[in-house]
Order: sequence, then structure tokens, then C-alpha cells
Amino acid sequence: MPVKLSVNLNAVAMLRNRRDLPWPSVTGLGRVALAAGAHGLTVHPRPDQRHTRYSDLPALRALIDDEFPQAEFNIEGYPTEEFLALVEQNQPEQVTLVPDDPAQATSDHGWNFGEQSAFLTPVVRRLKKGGARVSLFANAETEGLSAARDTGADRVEFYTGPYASHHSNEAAMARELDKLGQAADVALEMGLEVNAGHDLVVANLPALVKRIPGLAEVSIGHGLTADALEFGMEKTVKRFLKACGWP
Ligand SMILES: CC(=O)[C@@H](O)[C@H](O)COP(=O)(O)O
Ligand SMILES: NCC(=O)COP(=O)(O)O
Repeated sequence: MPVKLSVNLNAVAMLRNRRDLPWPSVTGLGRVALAAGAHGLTVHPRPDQRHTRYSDLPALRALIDDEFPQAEFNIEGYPTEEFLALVEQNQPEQVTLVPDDPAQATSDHGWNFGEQSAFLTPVVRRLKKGGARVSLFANAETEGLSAARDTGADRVEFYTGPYASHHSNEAAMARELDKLGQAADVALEMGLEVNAGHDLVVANLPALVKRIPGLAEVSIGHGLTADALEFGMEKTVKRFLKACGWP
């Protein structure tokens, strides 16, 4: 089974927020992405709402429910009570928990499962009781994966930023890919499903997909949106789907 593609709309929302105007439309671009074959939509509503706004979530939920019921909604964020209330109001198919500080420029590390599994376990239980699949953002390392599994989470999402950042250094990229592959092998062996994301692009996807044959889903926003500005969202989603192994 090729890797499912979830399109992250944060960058579209960031562009929309430049003016007090409703375009570019987050739901409109989400509709184009899903119609082009994307398997889901991802957003990361940060506390400062710098891009995805809390008010975007009901419209995205309705878009999937009304027009693309086979698609999934994935909401990412740090599990504050405010975030958990947003999740419970919008009932995403998947929640991806990230250890981000509100002041962070972007997500740039996974959980420290050794230290934070006691904090995560009741949160995971609450989200799963609400019907969501739970994924935990993880560094490309094997240490701590058993603690991640013991929280009751369904998946880990491996942070691919270090892999993607070495786009002009093949040896360094190969080293990061090997770390991702080894961590994914261990996670899958433990019964965790595996997602991946951050700074993925058409150029770096095929090697990742080949190294992690059990990869369930990639969520991609920044690089995909950059290409969409040049080639259009429909054509771009189709290019990314091919890079994920779809015909
Ligand atoms: C968790 C992750 O790597 C991304 O999904 C995250 O959404 C990026 O956040 P920004 O779009 O705010 O950079
Ligand atoms: N979880 C990764 C994601 O949703 C998008 O990350 P990026 O492609 O914007 O770096």
C-alpha cells in the first residue's frame, strides 16, 4: 500500500492572514487537494493562531464530512486544555501530539518519551476514548519508543526535518535516512504504526518511502504549498502522490 498523503494547510492560512480578507481560502485549497486525491487534511492550530485559526476547524470538518467522507482530518498540537477542547469539538480522525512551546517558530523536535510518557498517557487515553487515532511526534531515534507505545498511542510520527535539511549533502542525508529507517523498523516491530513529516518535498520523498515500506502517512505543508504556488494545487498534489508511490 503506497503512503497516504495528508496536506497541511498551515501555509495557506499564513498567506490568508496577511490581510483581513478571506482569500486564499483554506477550505477552498483543501477542497482542491482532496479532489486531486489527497487522503486527508492536516492543520496545526498554534496558541497564537499565527496561521490556522480555531475558526478554520469546523469548516474543514464540514468539508470532509459533506464532500470527502473517505478522507481524514488530522489536528496537530500541544495538549493544553484549550487544544483538547478544540479536538473534542471538531472530532478529527487523527490527533498528532507535538511537544511544542507556544513561542517555537515551528515544530523542531519530538517528545522525550522517557520523561513525558506519564504526562502523555492520560491524554492519549482521553483522546482515544473520544474516538481519535493518536500519533505522537517523535525524533528519529529508537530510544524511548517502548515508552511511546506504553502510552497507548496508535502511531508515532517521525520528525523528518534533519533528513530534509541536508538536501545538498547526500552523505548527511543518507545518515539521517538510516536513523529514520532504524527507528521506524523498531516502532513497527513494537506494533506502533508510523507516520512522518516536516519539510518533505517531491525530491526527498521517494527515498523515505523506499526505506520505510511500512510508512502509513506523510503530512506535508510547507514544501507542497511552495510547489502549489508554482504549479497549482491540483497538479502539485498529484506530483506528491506519485512521489509517495501512487500510480
Ligand atoms: C509537526 C510538524 O512538523 C508540522 O506539522 C507543523 O505543523 C509545522 O508547523 P508550522 O506550519 O507552524 O511550521
Ligand atoms: N507533520 C508535518 C506536517 O504536517 C507538515 O510539515 P511541513 O511540510 O509544513 O514541514
